Amino acid sequence: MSEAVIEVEGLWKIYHQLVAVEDVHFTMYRGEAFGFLGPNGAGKSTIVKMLLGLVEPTAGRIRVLGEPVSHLPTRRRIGYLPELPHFHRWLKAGEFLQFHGQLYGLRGQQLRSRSSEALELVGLSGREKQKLGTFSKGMLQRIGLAQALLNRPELLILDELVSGLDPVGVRDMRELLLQLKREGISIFLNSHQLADVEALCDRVAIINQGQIIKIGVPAQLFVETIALDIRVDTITDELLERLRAVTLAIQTHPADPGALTVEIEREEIAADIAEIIHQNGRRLYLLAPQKASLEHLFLQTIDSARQRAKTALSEQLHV
Ligand SMILES: Nc1ncnc2c1ncn2[C@@H]1O[C@H](COP(=O)(O)OP(=O)(O)OP(=O)(O)O)[C@@H](O)[C@H]1O
Repeated sequence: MSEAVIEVEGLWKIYHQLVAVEDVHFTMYRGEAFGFLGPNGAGKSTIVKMLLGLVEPTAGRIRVLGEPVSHLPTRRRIGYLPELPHFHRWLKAGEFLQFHGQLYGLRGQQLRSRSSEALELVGLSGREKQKLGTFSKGMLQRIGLAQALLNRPELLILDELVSGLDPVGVRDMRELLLQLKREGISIFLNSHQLADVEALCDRVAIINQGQIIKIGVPAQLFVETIALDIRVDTITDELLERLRAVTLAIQTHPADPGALTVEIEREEIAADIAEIIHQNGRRLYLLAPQKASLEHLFLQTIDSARQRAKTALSEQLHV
């Protein structure tokens, strides 16, 4: 298996009473374009900020490029384009890159050549002397990306890259990212647009209400699967771990602590699930198939009362 560039285990973020990120696990490999797909408020930006060391996790373990996020030399190998970057509109494009290059520790000739290289990559060569205040949205996205490429990153982290672009701008930006991927850069992309992740990503994690509800290749994300409602006496970490091995997706229901919804590929796996629950010493009260596909499950979860459920869970945790 190829080298992991991001490893996340048991990651939680609780803001006061609000559970923004709940027990997230995933691994992204070198050379991959990996997407987080979820609605507004799902917890995507919070996870990105934890990957970058900008937000402290409440619990969990993160390694980026093999190191903890506190490791500064490793942070220099990452490029980051935030969701709503605030550009210095009075700066010329060249000055903007000089400023950010200096923050990366670049100086002199090296900084000048990296700036030209980044401008060329994003198709803005010759615009060095133009003020950012006169840039279109598409050009601002590009200069933001140039800033993220100044340090020739191994890992590029993009939070909602294509917001505010017209269809041509979206297509150009996707093509640019595919080119960067071909050049060997690993790309982590947050998005609430299915089309973005489908066009760019090798694998996608669907996230809702702070939980990853499925990870897979985009083409298989919404194929018809079997959803099962399960009820047991107590859900333990060990039980969840064992169920992860046989299911495509697991969702807990914070407002209903004994309940789980899982996605399975084939009917026979329901029998395996019952066996795992018994082997774990848990009592099984309900194991019932839903008619819904994963997409339906996803939309259902989006519609559910997110804040109420999260508040209930955080009260149980006494955090
Ligand atoms: N600093 C903070 N303090 C309190 N709550 C926060 C803070 N940052 C984020 N949240 C909350 O955490 C939840 C997840 O927010 P987050 O920004 O991570 O979602 P997102 O998936 O990135 O959404 P979007 O697509 O709208 O950017 C939201 O309910 C948000 O209000």
